[in-house]
Formats: sequence, structure tokens, C-alpha cells
Amino acid sequence: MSTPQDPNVREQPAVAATGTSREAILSTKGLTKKFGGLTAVDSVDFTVDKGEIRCLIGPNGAGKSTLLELITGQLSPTDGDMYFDGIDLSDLEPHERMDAGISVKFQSPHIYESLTVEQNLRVPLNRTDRDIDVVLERTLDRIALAEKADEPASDLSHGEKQRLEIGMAVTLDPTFMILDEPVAGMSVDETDDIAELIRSLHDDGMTFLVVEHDMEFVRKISEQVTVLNQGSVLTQGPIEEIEADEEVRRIYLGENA
Ligand SMILES: Nc1ncnc2c1ncn2[C@@H]1O[C@H](COP(=O)(O)OP(=O)(O)OP(=O)(O)O)[C@@H](O)[C@H]1O
Repeated sequence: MSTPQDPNVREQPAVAATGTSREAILSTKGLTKKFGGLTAVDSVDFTVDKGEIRCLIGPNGAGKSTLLELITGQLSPTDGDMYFDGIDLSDLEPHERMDAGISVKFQSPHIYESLTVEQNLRVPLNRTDRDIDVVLERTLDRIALAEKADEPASDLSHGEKQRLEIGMAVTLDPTFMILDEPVAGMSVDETDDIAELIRSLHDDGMTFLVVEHDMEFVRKISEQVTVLNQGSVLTQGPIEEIEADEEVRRIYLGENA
């Protein structure tokens, strides 16, 4: 639970993740990022428990992407601490955070358009000693692209490209996956496919932190939601409570529900 520094930040309720585990996999303490005079992330205390799917919502400019980039190591904090599975993240470079089990899929697809689906999946596996054929078969099955394994990625739909990129991350068996707006620009069917993929990876034990504006999608995947506003955690709790919260509705949901 946080101790809010800002008088506008309300006390956060305790977070019951899936109801089966309350062991933190990720926690931040006083995490702060300033860009010159702008404080994008403002003394954030934030915890994600093992085995949960946590959604992070908030208006444009709330600091969501900055928070993700601090966790993955793309950005360095101005102040504060971050721990992942008992490890102090400030000691780790971005690639070492990946090796520790953190994987990230940013908003726009980072796939190799000229390579086939299977060749894309081989890219992250090149630097591992995994049984590549076994991992490939399992991943193609998981992302429902086995029939398109030999097609160039450029021929895939937007939703399939996003699934492929999640698949590339999944080949490395991350324990913690960060997704930044994974269903932006998708049709309802494509969105449902991503929700199903996330739920099935979650059933296999993966923990998720998902930034998303699409509240219909948030309802499908998440029990616990954290609301970020002006760089601070405004509140967090079960999706039903968040959607009923008048202040959250005023600053955010009124425009996006
Ligand atoms: N590299 C940067 N340099 C300067 N300011 C930045 C930088 N990155 C982000 N900001 C600012 O920090 C604040 C938080 O931005 P951030 O992108 O984290 O918000 P967000 O919640 O992800 O917004 P959105 O939903 O629009 O993606 C914004 O005011 C933004 O302009």
C-alpha cells in the first residue's frame, strides 16, 4: 500500500490480486521521473502481485508509458526504487531485465515485415539454448498462427502482427509481460483474440501489466486496475469499483468508457 505524498492522491486500497497469491513480483517505491521541469512520474508506489493481470489506465500524459519505460530500463529514474522478484532493478541493464524475466511489447509492432512468421519467432531464440523446434511449434499454436508460419509477416493483419510480436516475447518464457496498448486500432474480433491469448498465457502462470484505453478490453482481462493521473496513482482496485468511482469517471472514463 502506498503512502501518498500528494494531498490530491487518495489512500489506495490493499490489492487482492487473483485471490490466490499476494506475493509481489514487481514493486516501485517513490519512483520519480522528471523531464526538465515536468514531473512525468511522481513518487509512485506501485505493486503487481505474482499471477495477476493488472491494467494501468489514465488520461493522455498521465505517465503510463514513462512508468513502463522506467520498469524496462529504457529510461532511468530521477529518484526512487524498483524491485522485481526480489532483485533491485536499478542494478540491471535493459537486456538483463529481460533475462530476469521481464518482457515488453510496445504499442507499435516491432516485427520484421520481410521475414516469415516462423523466421520472426526464431529471432529472439537465436541467443538461447532452447530446443528451438519445440518452442516454435508451441508458440505458433499459442498465437494461433501455425497455418501462416511460412507467410511473410507483411501479409498479416494488424491483429495477427500484434499476436506475432507477443509470440516473439513468449518464446523466451517471460514471467512478467508488459503490454502497451495491445489492442489499439483493432477490430472487436482481433481484440477478443488478444484477450484470449493473454488469458491463456495467464493460465500458464504469466503475470501481466497492461496499459490500455479500451475499457471493454480491460473488463475482459483484468480484475485489478490502477489509475494514474498527472504522474501519480489516483486509486486502484477492482474494475467494478474503478468504473463506479466518480473522480475516475470525471478525469478519465467519461471520455473513454
Ligand atoms: N522524452 C520525454 N521528454 C520530455 N517529456 C516527456 C518525454 N516523454 C514523456 N514526456 C512527457 O511526460 C508526460 C507523461 O507522458 P507519457 O507518455 O508517459 O503519458 P501516457 O500516460 O503514456 O500518455 P498517452 O496515453 O498519451 O500515451 C507527458 O506530459 C509527456 O509529454
